[in-house]
Amino acid sequence: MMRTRQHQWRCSDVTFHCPNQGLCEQWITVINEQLSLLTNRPKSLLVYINPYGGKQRGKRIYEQKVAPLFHRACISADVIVTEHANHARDHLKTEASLEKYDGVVCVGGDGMFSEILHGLVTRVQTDHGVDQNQPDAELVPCSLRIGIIPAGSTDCICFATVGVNDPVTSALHIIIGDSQPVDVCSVHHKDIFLRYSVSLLGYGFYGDLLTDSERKRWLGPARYDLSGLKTFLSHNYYEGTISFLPAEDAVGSPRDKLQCRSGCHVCQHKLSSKDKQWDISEREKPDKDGSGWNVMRGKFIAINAANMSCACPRSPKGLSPSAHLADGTLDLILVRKCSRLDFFRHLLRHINTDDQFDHSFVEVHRVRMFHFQPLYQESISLDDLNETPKKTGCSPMCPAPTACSYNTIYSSWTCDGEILPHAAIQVSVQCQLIRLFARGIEEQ
Ligand SMILES: CCCCCCCCCCCCC/C=C/[C@@H](O)[C@H](COP(=O)(O)O)NC(=O)CCCCCCCCCCCCCCC
Ligand SMILES: Nc1ncnc2c1ncn2[C@@H]1O[C@H](COP(=O)(O)OP(=O)(O)O)[C@@H](O)[C@H]1O
Ligand SMILES: [Ca+2]
Repeated sequence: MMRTRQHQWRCSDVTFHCPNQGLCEQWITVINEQLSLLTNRPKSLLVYINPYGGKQRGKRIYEQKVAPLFHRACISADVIVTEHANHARDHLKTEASLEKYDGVVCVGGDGMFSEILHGLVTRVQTDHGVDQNQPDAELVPCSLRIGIIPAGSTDCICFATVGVNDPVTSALHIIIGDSQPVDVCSVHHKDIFLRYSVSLLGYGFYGDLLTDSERKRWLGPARYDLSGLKTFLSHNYYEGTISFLPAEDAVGSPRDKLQCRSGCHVCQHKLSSKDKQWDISEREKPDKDGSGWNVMRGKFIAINAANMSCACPRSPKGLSPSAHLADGTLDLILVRKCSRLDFFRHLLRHINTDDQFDHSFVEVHRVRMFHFQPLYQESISLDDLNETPKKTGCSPMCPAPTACSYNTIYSSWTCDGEILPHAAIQVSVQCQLIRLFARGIEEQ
C-alpha cells in the first residue's frame, strides 16, 4: 500500500529477491504466519451493492476495483446486489447469518449506508431485547464493522471518515482492518422511534433541498445542485422552538480549530471517560422543568445538526469543520431569518476559508440532545396532504388561512438524505455505537 495525493491510497508491489527456493518458501510461510496473526483483518465479508446509486456504477466499481483486491488479500465475500429499496436493511434485520462474517460492506451512497446502519443496529438491539422506541434506552454497540465503498451521489460519510471518495482507498482500509468508532443519533417523535443518523439532520434549507431533489433522481448527482439553486431562490424560513442540552463537559467546541483527525484526542478522551459521561448524562436527563436545557424560539432558514463534519467533495471542510466522529456530541447550527444576500454569503463560506459561523444570524452549539417543535401543531396528518389543504387542516392558531399550506409553514427533516415523516423530533447522540473500516482523516 502507498499513499498518493490527498488521502488516496494505492497498492504497491514489493519484490524480494532470494538466492534459493528453500529460503523463498520459508519466507512465504513466515509471511503468511505473520499475516494470520493480524486479528484486525477481516477474513469474511457480507457485501451489499446498490446498482442504482449515484451514476449507477456500483456493480462495476465493485467487480473491477474492489473484488480483485479482496481476492488478493484472501478475503471471502458473499455479495448481494439489491433488488429494491430496503432490501439490504431487511435482510440484515432478520435473515443474514451475521456470525459468519467479520464485517458488512456497502457499495453505494449515504442512503445505502443508512440501510446497512438501520439493519445492523436494529438487529443487535432485537437480539439484546432493547426497545428502540425508548428515547433514553442505552443501545448495544454493534460488533461488526461496516465498510463503505463510495458509489453514491454525495458520499459524505465516506469522505468525512477517510478524506477522499475513492473505492480502492476504501477497499484497502477494509483489507488492513482499520477501525473508526462513530457516534449515531437516534431520532424519535413522541416516544416513537423514527430513524438513526450519522451525518446531517437538517430542517429548512437542506430538508427542502432534499425533498425537491428526490423528484429529480433521474438527473443523478447533479440533482442536488439544481435543487440547491431552487431552494436558495425560494428563501423560506420556518418558525419553531429548539431546545438543546449543551455538552458543557465536552473537550472541544464547534469554533475551535481542533479538527477530528486520525487518533483524535477529543474522541479518545471521550473513550477513556465513557463511564463517567454516562453518569453525567443520567443526571442531565430532561427533568421537564428543563434544567441544563436551552430553549430558543425563532424563525429559521436552516437548522442543521452535524454529527460529523459532513465534509464532501462539494464542501471539503463541511458544515461543521470541527465536529467529531466519536465524541458523543453533535454540532447544532441555527441559521436565523436573514436576507438572501446574507444567506448566500453564509453558503459561500462552506467552500472558501472564511468562518461560516461568523455571522450575526448564525449560531452554533455543541450538544448531546435536542428537541424541535414547529410553531404550529402538526395537526395536518401527512396522509391527508394534498395540493389544496382543507380548511379543517389548519390549526386554529394559524394566522392567515391562505398562508396555511403545509409547504410553507413546515419544512421536513433530512436525515442522512432520507426525509422524516414528522417535523417535531427528539434527538440524542449514542456515543460510538458503530465502527467503520476507516481510521479518520490522516494529517497531511
Ligand atoms: C454557493 C455554494 C454553496 C455550497 C454549499 C455546499 C454545502 C454542502 C454541505 C453538504 C452537506 C452534506 C451532508 C450529507 C448529506 C447526504 O447524506 C445526503 C445524501 O447523500 P446520498 O445522495 O449520497 O445518499 N446528501 C444531501 O443531502 C445533498 C446535499 C447537497 C448539498 C448541495 C448544496 C448546494 C447548494 C447550492 C446553493 C446554490 C446557491 C446559488 C446562488 C446563486
Ligand atoms: N435495488 C434498489 N432499487 C431501488 N432503490 C434502491 C435499491 N437499493 C437501494 N436503494 C435505495 O436507493 C436510495 C439511494 O441510494 P444511494 O446508494 O444512497 O444513492 P445516492 O447517493 O445516489 O442517493 C436509497 O434510499 C436506497 O434505499
Ligand atoms: Ca459526533
